[in-house]
Amino acid sequence: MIELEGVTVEFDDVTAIADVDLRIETGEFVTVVGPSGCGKTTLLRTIGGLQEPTGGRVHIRDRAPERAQTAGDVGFVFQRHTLFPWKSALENVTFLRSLAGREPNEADAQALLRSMGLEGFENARPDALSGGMKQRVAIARALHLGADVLLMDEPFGELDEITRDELGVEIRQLWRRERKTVVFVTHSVPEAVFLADRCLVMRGLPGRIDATFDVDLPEPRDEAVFGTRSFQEQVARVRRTLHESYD
Ligand SMILES: Nc1ncnc2c1ncn2[C@@H]1O[C@H](COP(=O)(O)OP(=O)(O)OP(=O)(O)O)[C@@H](O)[C@H]1O
Repeated sequence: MIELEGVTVEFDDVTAIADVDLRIETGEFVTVVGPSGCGKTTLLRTIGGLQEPTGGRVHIRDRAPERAQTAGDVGFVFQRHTLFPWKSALENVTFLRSLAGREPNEADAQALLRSMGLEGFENARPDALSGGMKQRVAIARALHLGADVLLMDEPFGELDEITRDELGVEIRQLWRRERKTVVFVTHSVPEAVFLADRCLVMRGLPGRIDATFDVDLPEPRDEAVFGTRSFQEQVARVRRTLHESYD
């Protein structure tokens, strides 16, 4: 379980997030939407121990996030893939696990790459992969790390819409298999609704959680969901709240 109590992050002249209380259950998929600059990335980095709060407390399963992170229990996937350019896809997947002091398992890494649709690309360097493929490698890497918590910051932000939809379907299926705790930041309201058990709408500045939506969609979620009335209504509801935040 992830718990934030009264978390505030102040930079020199900006309060990026203020007094945020949040509880995320183990195995829950939470998405975060909000206007640009409202503190989404800061919230995610604070949960992951990359940013120290100036007030309040964060716990991941009763531990400080820095400790969870250095133990390899938190995996990050960023908008830019951050793969090592000189390493193959497979080496990129195994390397991070060895950095965390865990024994990499090549067969497991290969199986993950296969499950992400990358069979035959194990030896390819990132330069030879498309944007979507690189993000698939980055996701496989976070999973191979063995992290229970996945923090994803606009991971599909630079991808075309079709790849984005495909990866959304894959991520949700993967989550159903693995039941990781996922916090996923996005600018896309349909993506936020499609992926989530719970969608948080932030408003800034200072950033705070303005509204929470429990998403109700049939499983397994696939492309057919996009055309359903229920999906569209839930997207419209979140959009309305977002627009109200601007007023
Ligand atoms: N390291 C930093 N130093 C100073 N100010 C920062 C730093 N990181 C973030 N900020 C400021 O904190 C505020 C929130 O930024 P943050 O990146 O968390 O927002 P965001 O919602 O993720 O934005 P976007 O959607 O554009 O990525 C912004 O005003 C930003 O300029």
